[in-house]
Amino acid sequence: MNDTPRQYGPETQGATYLRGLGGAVPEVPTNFLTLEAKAKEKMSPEAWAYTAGGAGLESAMDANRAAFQRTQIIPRMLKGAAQRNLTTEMFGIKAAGPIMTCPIGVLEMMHPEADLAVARATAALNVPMIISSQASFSMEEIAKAHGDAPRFFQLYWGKSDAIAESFVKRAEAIGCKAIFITLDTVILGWRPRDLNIGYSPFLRGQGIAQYTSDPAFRALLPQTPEENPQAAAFQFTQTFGDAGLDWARIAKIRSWTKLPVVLKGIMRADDAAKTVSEGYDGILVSNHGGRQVDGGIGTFDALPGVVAAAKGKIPVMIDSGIRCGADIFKALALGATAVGIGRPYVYGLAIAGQAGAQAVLEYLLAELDVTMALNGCASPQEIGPELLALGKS
Ligand SMILES: Cc1cc2nc3c(=O)[nH]c(=O)nc-3n(C[C@H](O)[C@H](O)[C@H](O)COP(=O)(O)O)c2cc1C
Ligand SMILES: CC(C)CC(=O)C(=O)O
Repeated sequence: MNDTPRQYGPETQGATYLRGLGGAVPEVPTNFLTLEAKAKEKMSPEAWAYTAGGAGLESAMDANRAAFQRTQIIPRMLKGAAQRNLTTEMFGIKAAGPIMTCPIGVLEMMHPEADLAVARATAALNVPMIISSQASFSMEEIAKAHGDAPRFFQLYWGKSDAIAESFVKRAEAIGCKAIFITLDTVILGWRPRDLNIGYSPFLRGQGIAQYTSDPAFRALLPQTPEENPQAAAFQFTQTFGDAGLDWARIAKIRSWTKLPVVLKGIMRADDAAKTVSEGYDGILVSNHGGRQVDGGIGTFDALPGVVAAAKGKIPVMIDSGIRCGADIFKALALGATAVGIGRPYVYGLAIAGQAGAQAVLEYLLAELDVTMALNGCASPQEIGPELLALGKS
């Protein structure tokens, strides 16, 4: 790992302008809206519906953006931050900056190299990757592509504790440094874009590689997934999700692993306080990119209440709706220690595979670095609430 912090901002800008002198423009657009439009052209209608869609009227997706847009940065002059250091510690690892890739299922719909491309992109930048329970490759294959770069594992806790336990133990064995349990998807949200085309990737056997490679899952099947893929896909639909999941049940994870455990999907102060009192190691404030509870609050609006309830005892992270360096800056200013990047890197992947995902992550680090320079912040710790004009929801 390289300990010398890279100045992504000026380096990335300079290299892009220099290539422009030679007539080349970036294949991967440097702002979200252009990126999204280009990705849509590259993606199948099914991949587009699945990725871009949200729950119901998509009002929680809108709320995610509105929350960031309502709050503005009040730029600070002459503080002096000639050298910025974005390095961020998370669960014992030192990351290039305060970002990580969110777990995203079924990446094979966007690019054939799917999670392997994301593994290579994140490893190249030293950005932590959260491997999804719904990945297109097994976690062992992903780890091979990822090398010794920092990674975490996202757990979907379905009907079978045996499968959850097996996933956690496999994740520990491949060197994941924390487990993120996703709580907001105990069943699938109401997703009209997918429903209207009758498309579920999982029924077609996509995005279930963690299961088909798992001994506890395979033990439930009449034939191996290689012999009978349809039976495996059907079994997955029977196993996935459990709307009865509760605090008592997830506490079992402590007997399976010593790894830090983070709860993904905490949005309320009372749930945050319970996360602390139950002894968990972190919170990821998330509404699943607005894909689960239509009408839900934006994550950036939920963040202050969660941060206050956590009382500095455990780190609070945030995802959902983060689209640019300024969004990352605002989240850090309100007390987040890091942010998760979701759809933006998926769109980069759809456009240009590993290089595309990598470009998007590098742009986000670069834009954050530029925003820090323009506000006199030499490190993420120097980004405080005094730099924000808080909007009223
Ligand atoms: C296509 C897609 C698939 C996702 N799959 C998973 C998943 O497998 N596990 C999970 O915990 N979250 C999943 N999420 C939610 C993300 O981890 C993250 O919370 C969300 O994408 C953040 O919002 P953003 O896309 O607006 O940045 C998925 C999101 C999308 C868009
Ligand atoms: C519902 C899961 C199986 C995948 C997921 O997290 C998602 O599509 O948002």
